[in-house]
Amino acid sequence: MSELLTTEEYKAIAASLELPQNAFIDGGFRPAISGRTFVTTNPATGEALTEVAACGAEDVDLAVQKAREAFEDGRWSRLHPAERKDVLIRLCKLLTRNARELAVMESIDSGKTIHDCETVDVPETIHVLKWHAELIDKIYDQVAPASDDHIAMVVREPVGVVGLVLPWNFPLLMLAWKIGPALAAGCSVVVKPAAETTLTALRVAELAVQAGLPRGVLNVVTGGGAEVGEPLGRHPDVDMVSFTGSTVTGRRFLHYSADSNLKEVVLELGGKNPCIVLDDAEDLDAVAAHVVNGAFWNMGQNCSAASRLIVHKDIQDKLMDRITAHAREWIVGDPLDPQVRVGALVSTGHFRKVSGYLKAAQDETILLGGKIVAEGFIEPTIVQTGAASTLAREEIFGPILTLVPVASFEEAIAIANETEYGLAASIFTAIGKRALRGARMLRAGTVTVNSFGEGDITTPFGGYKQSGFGGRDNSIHAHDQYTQLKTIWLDLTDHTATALD
Ligand SMILES: NC(=O)C1=CN([C@@H]2O[C@H](COP(=O)(O)OP(=O)(O)OC[C@H]3O[C@@H](n4cnc5c(N)ncnc54)[C@H](O)[C@@H]3O)[C@@H](O)[C@H]2O)C=CC1
Ligand code: BAL
Repeated sequence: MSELLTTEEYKAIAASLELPQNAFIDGGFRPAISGRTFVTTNPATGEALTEVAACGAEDVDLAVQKAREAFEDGRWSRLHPAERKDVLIRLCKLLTRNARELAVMESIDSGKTIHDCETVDVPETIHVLKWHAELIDKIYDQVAPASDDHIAMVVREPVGVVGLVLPWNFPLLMLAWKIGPALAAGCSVVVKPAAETTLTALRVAELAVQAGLPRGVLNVVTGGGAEVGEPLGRHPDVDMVSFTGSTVTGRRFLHYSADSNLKEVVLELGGKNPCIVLDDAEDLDAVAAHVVNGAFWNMGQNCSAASRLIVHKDIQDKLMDRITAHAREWIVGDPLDPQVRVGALVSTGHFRKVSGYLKAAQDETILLGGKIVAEGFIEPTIVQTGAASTLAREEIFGPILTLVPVASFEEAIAIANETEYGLAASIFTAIGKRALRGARMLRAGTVTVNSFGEGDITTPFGGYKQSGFGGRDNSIHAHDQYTQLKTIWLDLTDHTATALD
């Protein structure tokens, strides 16, 4: 990625962007069959960006039909894996060529900072797609033990037509997490982006066809959850759905599946992720940097955000001093200003929801921030509260971190696990035995020690308890979501052998 530009330069790019408006079905843009549209706005300014096709069940039917045709005639599903790899690598090159345009489009559509879009979202998107593309011609099938005249093959086949239902917090990156392994495996996909953030998925679909992806393999159907997400979840010809979003909506997909064709469902859901800092933690300044990044990156709109700080009472004050110093660097403001680290919340509705939690925080002890900066913008906030309070239990999905002091390692772990969620957790300690014991005891899909993070493309990502179901994103395990195992048993007994003997 080249140097970041100035705010004025980013604004000029934003003004010159050609924003996609229509759904992308069977290799081209199409308006909704009903002709209906909805307005998509820039959450940082409240200004309308463009009108986007408000699709419905009839558009989902069409997209699934085209995806099915593509899957069955093998134009993608039966290509040699190396040929699929070549197309996906060409897509990565096109994305790289259009990286700046995509970063600006992502920022104005979502309120995310241009800093993050340029340095994380777009480069990570390309990295993820490339990783899955590179993987696909390096996976071998298996041969099971059998007698000399039999071959028992265990092969992986693409699962078929898959629905990919996306959240708004990482529109490009979540698209890549799902289309990367799905397309590499040979599936045809129908993507349903969040209505708040539709633009970059449409642009990626357009670039994918330019890269040589056959028509019908990647479709993007735009619109609301009830209008597009539900028909996709209930569709009898969709073989599998991979969903990232809230636990409430994820639960619905299990009903959709049970009520329709028992399609496979993979859910990556919410989190209320503990970040434990023990009294033996070393380098509190580095710990503070991790805490601030974990809690406030992407305005806290991150399923794996460090949203519950559980800190030993003996070091609470020292840690808070350092956190306060680091938080000063997290400037709140115009997302197109490259110095800004805290942009706008994704929508007015979400801003109101987070503001409600901020109001509740006023009844507790606010240790940092606590204010609304402007409509859509909330300053990084830390509130000391009891472990059982609403603020410490519910997923806020905003820049509000709760702090709960504890007196021991055991108490920290117990409080950390007192949640219906189990997505991510972190623990800061200099004592190796505590680190390993803590990592084992924490009921979460990813535990980081002495850092905040969610691993990388090489490690599986998904949740324990009500944070996940059915599979993992990222790593070679993501490939499992989009493939199914087939046993091919060959009886090659030579029945003429007796005659020859
Ligand atoms: N785990 C995560 O990464 C995310 C968690 N969330 C959490 O969810 C809360 C609510 O945000 P939402 O945007 O409402 O999340 P959501 O889970 O409702 O939305 C995610 C996706 O599901 C679709 N959807 C919504 N209702 C649907 C339905 N009835 N049937 C089928 N699809 C449907 C949406 O259009 C979107 O594409 C947030 O405040 C946050 O706490 C939101 C986004 C991402
Ligand atoms: N942090 C990646 C997954 C998510 O927030 O939805």
